Amino acid sequence: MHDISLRFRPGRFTALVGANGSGKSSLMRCLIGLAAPEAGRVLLDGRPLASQTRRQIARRLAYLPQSSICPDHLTVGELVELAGFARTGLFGTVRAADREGYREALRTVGLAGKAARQLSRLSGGERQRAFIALALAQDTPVLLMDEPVNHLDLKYQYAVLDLLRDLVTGQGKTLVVVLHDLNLALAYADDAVLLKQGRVLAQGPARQVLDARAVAEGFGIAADLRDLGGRRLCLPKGAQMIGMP
Ligand SMILES: Nc1ncnc2c1ncn2[C@@H]1O[C@H](COP(=O)(O)OP(=O)(O)OP(=O)(O)O)[C@@H](O)[C@H]1O
Repeated sequence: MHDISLRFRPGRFTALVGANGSGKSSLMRCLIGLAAPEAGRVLLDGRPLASQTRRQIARRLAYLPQSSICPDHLTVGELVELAGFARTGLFGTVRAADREGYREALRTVGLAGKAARQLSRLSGGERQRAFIALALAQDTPVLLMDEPVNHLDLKYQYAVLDLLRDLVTGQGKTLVVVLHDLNLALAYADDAVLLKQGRVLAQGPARQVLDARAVAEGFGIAADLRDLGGRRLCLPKGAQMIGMP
């Protein structure tokens, strides 16, 4: 990653977009402190991330990785209860309000009826929704999500993004989401950051960043950008790939 200077603000939904291997997940990992930048620094609430403990970070920031691993025998309910770990520690007492928060997170992702189900017995999309519930249940002011709608059917893609949009607009959360679908980025994000080969190609309001030139430069594909019913749509011209290696 090179020459990256970004600020993510409360009450803004930022889409991180770019081709495979452009550095989206690497940037996410720097933002959460799982990888250290070779130069420069990451600030959380104005303080260097590197000077904060894992627990301090976890109280402020929830992270949904691109792929999540955990013991298969864990149930959905047990997974979501891990959300309290940053506050209670390993043997802390779970408050009634926390339990209600966990149930609410499960209801939100449509898994309230599957709290007792082992993760190994979920479909790919259900499993993804369980991990989304874990991130939501942490109730942090900052949410970083790497491809949250991956594996989700159409209804849940929109349900999850509607919910994230509400959390940003209604509660002023800071949201950074990796999205591959530019139409979802255009529909939901305030801002977009377009990465290419570890650098920021463009950043700013999503509709300004995601124009035909950016799509061509960022993804090597020609696309039409059209306005329809108040929405901006990106229509790739599949047969006219440009600049493909
Ligand atoms: N642990 C690692 N060690 C070395 N190189 C890595 C590591 N993880 C990723 N990379 C490399 O860094 C570059 C960016 O990878 P990254 O996973 O951040 O891309 P991405 O934009 O998230 O891609 P995708 O859309 O495929 O998920 C790639 O060239 C990748 O091969």
